[in-house]
Amino acid sequence: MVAKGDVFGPNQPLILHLLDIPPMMGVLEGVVMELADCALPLLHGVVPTDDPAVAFKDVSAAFLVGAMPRKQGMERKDLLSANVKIFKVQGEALDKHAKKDVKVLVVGNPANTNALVCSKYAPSIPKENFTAMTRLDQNRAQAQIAQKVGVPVGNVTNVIIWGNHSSTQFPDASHALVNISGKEVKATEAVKDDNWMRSVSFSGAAVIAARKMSSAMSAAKAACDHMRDWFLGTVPDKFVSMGVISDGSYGAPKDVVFSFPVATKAGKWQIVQGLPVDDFAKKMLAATGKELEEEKSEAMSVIEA
Ligand SMILES: NC(=O)C1=CN([C@@H]2O[C@H](COP(=O)(O)OP(=O)(O)OC[C@H]3O[C@@H](n4cnc5c(N)ncnc54)[C@H](O)[C@@H]3O)[C@@H](O)[C@H]2O)C=CC1
Ligand SMILES: O=C([O-])CC(=O)C(=O)O
Repeated sequence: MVAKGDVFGPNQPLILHLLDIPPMMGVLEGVVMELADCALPLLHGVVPTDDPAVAFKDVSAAFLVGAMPRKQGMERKDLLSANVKIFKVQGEALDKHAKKDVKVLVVGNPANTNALVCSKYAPSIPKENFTAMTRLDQNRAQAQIAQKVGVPVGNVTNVIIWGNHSSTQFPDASHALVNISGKEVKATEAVKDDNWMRSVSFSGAAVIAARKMSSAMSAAKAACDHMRDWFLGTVPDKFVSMGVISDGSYGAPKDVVFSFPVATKAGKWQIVQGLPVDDFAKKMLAATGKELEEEKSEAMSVIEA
């Protein structure tokens, strides 16, 4: 998707740096062969490597997907002790070798806390440049609302995912809009079922139960959506959800990577301010914020142990 122009546009040539661990180098060679066989005009080079220093050398964008996935019955935070050290190493390598304006998307779970750790170990790169992926949750929510209302998924916008990419996240459709026959209406009016709106679960666990593996295709698409919007900008008056460093907006704890509604322009994101938040939403935001603070202190104790 990246190499065929879905992220940086149809006129932007690129070089892909592909990082994996030493036992996977043979498999990675196969990926390199397939990329060549795809005959992608925008792909001007591929650098397969097991060395983070080579992988992150002068990169402008980093998709951090290399991490252990959870199995059925696990919570994403169960991956913390296995994965958090990867993001320390990758943060240090980004700090030393990447461009100072590199934009980083963390996909590996627990994504929010891994993004925070990565940023902590890359002090020469602005904290705003480290983000975590909640776009898959947003896309899942939009798809389910579109199906319920009976419109194409592109007609549903402004769904918000607040907080952690975990079971405490708060998927909030109260500001969502649905375009029905050219007229934009509130999703709550289009669905006309408040209980359904509040009870829909946008979790990856159902996919893991069916596939015995994490979401892959939809996660890749969401990563591309996230980076495209960050690099190329969001549509005016519309917002998307991204895990970003919290400034305390909407009462969220500061200095955790918290998913907010953001609008992007000229390569910068801004938290959309002033949206009304009711008591139910406040309670949900507090719960997911608390979990992120707990994950942060657990991550630091794993790293410092
Ligand atoms: N934020 C989100 O919405 C989503 C997050 N995920 C997460 O993404 C991560 C990857 O999931 P899958 O691709 O399904 O797993 P996978 O097991 O299929 O692939 C992981 C790859 O990362 C590599 N890897 C492991 N340690 C590494 C290291 N230190 N450096 C570089 N590469 C390394 C592995 O060798 C493997 O090739 C998991 O943590 C999963 O939970 C997956 C889907 C959605
Ligand atoms: O559920 C998982 O472990 C993988 C993931 O993050 C998702 O699909 O949202």
